[in-house]
Amino acid sequence: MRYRLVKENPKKYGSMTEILKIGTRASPLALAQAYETRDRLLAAFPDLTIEIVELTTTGDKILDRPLAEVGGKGLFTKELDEALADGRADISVHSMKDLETSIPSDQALGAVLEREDVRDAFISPKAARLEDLPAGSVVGTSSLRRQAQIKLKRPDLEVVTFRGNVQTRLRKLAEGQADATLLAMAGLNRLDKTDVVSSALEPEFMLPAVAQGAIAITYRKGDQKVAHWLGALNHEPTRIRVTAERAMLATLDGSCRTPIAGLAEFTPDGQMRLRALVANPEGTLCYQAERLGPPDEAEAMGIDAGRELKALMGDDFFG
Ligand SMILES: NCc1[nH]cc(CCC(=O)O)c1CC(=O)O
Repeated sequence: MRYRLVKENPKKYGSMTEILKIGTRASPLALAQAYETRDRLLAAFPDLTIEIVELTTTGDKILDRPLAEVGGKGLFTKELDEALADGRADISVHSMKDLETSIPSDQALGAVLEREDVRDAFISPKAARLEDLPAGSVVGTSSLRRQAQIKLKRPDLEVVTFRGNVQTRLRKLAEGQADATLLAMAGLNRLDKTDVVSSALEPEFMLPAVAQGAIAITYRKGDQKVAHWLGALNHEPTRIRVTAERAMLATLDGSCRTPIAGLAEFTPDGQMRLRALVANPEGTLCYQAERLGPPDEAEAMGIDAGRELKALMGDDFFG
């Protein structure tokens, strides 16, 4: 009976409005990423009706302490996870570098969007490049990965904690709370804020965070319709790269007090090159690993590099 009804009235069935609710943090960068997701969905499925559901997370509320002290990455995802679970949202849009390596068991990764610029930006009214900052200059950052790599290159600089979203950090810099700061190029590009950038730091100089510049979209496991929509948005080369990086991170199993960096890239001949780094926050110890291999072994390469770094670190690395 049901099939016959559809056959007799196919127009009615086909024009049924489908609604997709995008769950996102309410920060300007998260919203920009949610709008990008909406625009890509509408380009692929023009009949879709899309709603954006803004949520405030614990991480957005606590702005006075380094996140590593408060409890790390889950702080930015808990409220989004709950909205997905109870149906207030159908998908969650995240900066992939803020996502824990294991996603909640009731969720699946539906798409990884094409990666933005992976580099960190050096921002300073005092110097064009990090190398040019006078000795004793103060760099504001709350990222242990950036702090460690700054100290490695420039032990003569002072690093102070700088928290808050991109706009807050830029304001603190303008107020003179530091002589320079580092921010992801990806976020500045998405906020159309590249005018503040003094120079971009090449990965050889400052290895980016795992999955920096990539957007991850998760959905309720088993939601076939949503899986189909998200499948059209996935950028497979980006997904493969972050698979290698995140496998490295998961294997290394660092706490949020461990400065870790990782970047996988395709070489011109279609191979994949993974670079990974672990350091201590003081920037007095640093180990690096590199792997070159076929992209279909991305995960194995990441695990392998992670194991090597873990062995190099030893048990008392942070003791
Ligand atoms: N930890 C905050 C965060 N999460 C994602 C980005 C930027 C966008 C990205 O790297 O994908 C930022 C800001 C920054 O590090 O400057």
